[in-house]
Amino acid sequence: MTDFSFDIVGFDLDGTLVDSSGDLAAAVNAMLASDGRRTLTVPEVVAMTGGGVARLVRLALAATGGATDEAATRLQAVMLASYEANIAVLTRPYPGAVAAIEALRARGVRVAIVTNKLAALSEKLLADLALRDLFDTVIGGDTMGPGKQKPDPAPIQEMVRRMGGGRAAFVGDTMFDVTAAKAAGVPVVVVDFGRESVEGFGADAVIDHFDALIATLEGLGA
Ligand SMILES: O=C(O)COP(=O)(O)O
Ligand SMILES: [Mg+2]
Repeated sequence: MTDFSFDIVGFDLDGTLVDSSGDLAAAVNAMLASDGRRTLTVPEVVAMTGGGVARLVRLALAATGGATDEAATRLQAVMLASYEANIAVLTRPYPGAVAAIEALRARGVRVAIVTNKLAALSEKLLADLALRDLFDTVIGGDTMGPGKQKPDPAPIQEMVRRMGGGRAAFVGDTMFDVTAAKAAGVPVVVVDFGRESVEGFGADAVIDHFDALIATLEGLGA
């Protein structure tokens, strides 16, 4: 037990801990260009992100001429190769994110990443940004097996199991995060960094800057 309101705090990665929108959009657009398709804007790609790479590729193809199974399989490989080669060019942590996580760790809180990004790419991104040591564990979209990514509660339940149990909270940015956390019985804070309205998500709290995270979690655990 910590003297903080939670023993375990999990974070989503894309759109929550880091702004990865520029590098994701570049990889999606490299994929689309390779197939002779029009490219997408960064906000268009952001709106397609959060449900894993297969969904992102399908939505990007559907928006640019159509998504057959054959094209999705072939072009997902192109997207992933491009993304892996340029995963940390533009991607940076959101303001205050590192300080907030260090403050949690200083209180003895165990801190995890639960993302729908593939585990190997998540590990690479965190290592390239020198953030990996902030986290006790990293659970990716392929860690729990097919179909067992957020909004399924399995990866959040796995986080609690790996951390040895305790009072857990989750911090995310999309409905996938809120649905998964609620199904796992874990209070959820949503970050609203001005990209879309999150009021309808049904989160326990909304913050617009990481400076508010500690006090918000204290309020939820009180
Ligand atoms: O891969 C995605 O779609 C987004 O990943 P996230 O779960 O870290 O937001
Ligand atoms: Mg996200």
